[in-house]
Amino acid sequence: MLAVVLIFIACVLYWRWRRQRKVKATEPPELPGGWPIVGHLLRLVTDSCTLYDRIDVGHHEVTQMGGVVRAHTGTRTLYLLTDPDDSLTVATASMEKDNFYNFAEPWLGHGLITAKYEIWKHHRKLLNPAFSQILLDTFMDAFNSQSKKMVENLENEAGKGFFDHSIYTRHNALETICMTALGVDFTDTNLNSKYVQALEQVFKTLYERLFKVWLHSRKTFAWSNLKKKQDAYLSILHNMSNTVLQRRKAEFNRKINADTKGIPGTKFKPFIDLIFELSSEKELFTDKEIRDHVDTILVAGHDTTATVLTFTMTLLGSYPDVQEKAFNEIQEVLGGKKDVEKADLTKLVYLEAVLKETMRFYTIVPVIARRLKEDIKLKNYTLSGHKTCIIVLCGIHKHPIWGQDVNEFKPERWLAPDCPKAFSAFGLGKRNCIGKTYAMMSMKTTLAHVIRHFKIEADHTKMRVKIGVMIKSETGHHISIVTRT
Ligand code: HEM
Repeated sequence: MLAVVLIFIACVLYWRWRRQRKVKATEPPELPGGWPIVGHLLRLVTDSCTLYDRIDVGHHEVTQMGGVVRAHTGTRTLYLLTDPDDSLTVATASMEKDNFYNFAEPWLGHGLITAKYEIWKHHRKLLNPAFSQILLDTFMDAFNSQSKKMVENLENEAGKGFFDHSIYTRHNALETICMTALGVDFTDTNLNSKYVQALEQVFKTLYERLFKVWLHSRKTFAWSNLKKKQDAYLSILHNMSNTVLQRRKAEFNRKINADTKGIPGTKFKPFIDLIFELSSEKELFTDKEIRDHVDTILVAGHDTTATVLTFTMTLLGSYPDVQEKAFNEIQEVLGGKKDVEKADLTKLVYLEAVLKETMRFYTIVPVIARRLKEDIKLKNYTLSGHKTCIIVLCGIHKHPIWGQDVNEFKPERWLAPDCPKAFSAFGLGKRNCIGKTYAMMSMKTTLAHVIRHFKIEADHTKMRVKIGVMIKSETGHHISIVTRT
């Protein structure tokens, strides 16, 4: 027994000595609490609510250590960053996603989120025009009609006490993205619900794999029950994207919109048509690549905006003074008009501040990861190439640069001339969110309609937040609403 203990101690000492010997003087400091062999992994292995709490504490620790630290999982070195300037330096210099994103490859293939740098560079350039302001402006009718539909549906809950409004925001956002970006009317609630449920399960399998290090290898994963489970849910998601694609392609081929007028009864040309055009005229996308982009846009274009809207409504209900200010601004800008016009969006300055503050307060994509191709020099350290860099977006949003009131929900900060320029909810650098303007336009329109019609009550302190690929509420987002008279 003694021999086993001695051998174990010797192994630990050898391991520490080897690691320390390898570290260059310019490397950032090591995060405390690492264990031999497993490194800092044990700090992350817990349930998804506790993990959110730990990350919420952990990012302060990183900031206190200078905003850049080194951590380990097994033989792998990870850099963790919360310093806003250094994070931007890394995101700008390194546009290659980390291998962690490969876990989503069976689902999203080479869509923009998961694509390797060489494919991404080419495809992003081709797809950027689909998200131009001129095209997005044509979506205003759809944003308005979808917002009015949401108000109509929410009316059923008015005056009836607390309910989970995330169900409404998710279904509505999924319909909106199908309509605007993919040009398909997807109001079939049965299919819509099936997709939302399967998506939740796929997120769970991705999250589970992340913490089961023995399933990181493709080979071990291939034999696991987790893969079988994932495949079953993926077939539901792919079935949906195939359905969307077939419906739209049939319309495209029938030349219904040959004069680029978009789907009948609407004035816009959906994003998918640009892809069809590029693939039929110039053969720039294969069928598989088109499916990958559809899958990516379907998820990235609805789950994000729905989650932000859900958190925003909860916060508005928790801060009645903020809600009243937003309501007054909406009344002033819209007057007696039924719909929000594109020119109104720029005038809804306080509403924009509310949205940005919500995304700072609850950063729904809390971290992003990059693979460093080469050494990167930061303000105080040099990161070594071929390592993983985790940019902690929620840490950037709670950095002391925001001031003493960093932990308060205060939309007014966005109206101050000295407001820090470190807003990172849509990612950083050139590989940031392609849908950020779409997201702001659709969320502002929805909120303008909702706040105008209902007074919301909520208590965000009762909400337990969990972390998955995105953050969500574990306990449901409960609000109550009454119709304004
Ligand atoms: C409030 C809503 C949204 C938030 C907070 C958000 C956040 C983000 C973040 C943080 C990234 C970077 C991910 C990374 O670096 O790993 C990203 C990328 C992306 N987002 Fe969004 N997003 C939102 C809405 C949307 C919408 C509406 C769409 C599409 C219509 C969209 C499509 C994408 C795509 C395709 C990428 C990958 C971009 C690339 O790598 O070139 N997002 N988003």
